[in-house]
Amino acid sequence: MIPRRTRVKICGITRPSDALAAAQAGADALGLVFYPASKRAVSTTQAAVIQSVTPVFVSWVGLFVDPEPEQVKSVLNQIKLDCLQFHGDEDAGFCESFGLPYMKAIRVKPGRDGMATDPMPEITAHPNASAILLDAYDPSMPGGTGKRFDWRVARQCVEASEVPIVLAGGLKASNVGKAIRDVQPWALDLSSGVESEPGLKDPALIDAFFDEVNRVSN
Ligand SMILES: O=C(O)c1ccccc1N[C@@H]1O[C@H](COP(=O)(O)O)[C@@H](O)[C@H]1O
Repeated sequence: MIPRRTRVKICGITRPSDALAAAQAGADALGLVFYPASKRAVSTTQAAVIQSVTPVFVSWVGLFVDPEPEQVKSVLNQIKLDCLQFHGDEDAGFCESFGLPYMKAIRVKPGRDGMATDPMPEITAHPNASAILLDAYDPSMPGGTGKRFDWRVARQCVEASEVPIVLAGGLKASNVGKAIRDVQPWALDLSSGVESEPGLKDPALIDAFFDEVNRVSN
């Protein structure tokens, strides 16, 4: 499925002003990180304040990394989320157990021969996912690292997968045009590429990113 306009999720929102800047620029979805080790982690209290200032028609995605079920349920009891993003080693049964649409992140590992490993077996293990997110593998952190992976692998997954593919990992204004042209993903997800420092978005970088997405998509 080739989108006429590539959707964009901005992840790791920690401040109301950043949510507003992303919504004004045209973000389709905003991500709230509920992974305590991340510099972008928010409490449900912070998340509720951020959501309260954001205009309608922006989807909310809650990001978790190998959470206990109780953590996810507790967040869902306190704030409204449209989609769950699982960025660890969660299996399909776990991801489906909350009754919400979910996006499964798969981190593309470099293989021994220098070629990236094939994510398709992991993708097909999540046939009921609403989307599969492909991100770079970094042994030190499960995501939000600003690192890229081999986009040729992402293109192969877009062609082979029945589930929409979201491209992530090191996206920024200077490379998003090539990402859209080469990979043709359903959507893009990014955090570091629109930040002045981890957790703090920069409205000028957000605008530059969307300018480029709009230029290439139209
Ligand atoms: O943003 C984080 O801090 C984070 C922490 C743990 C797992 C995933 C995280 N973010 C996701 O990582 C990718 C790529 O981010 P980046 O653009 O390379 O910084 C993205 O999908 C974020 O949702």
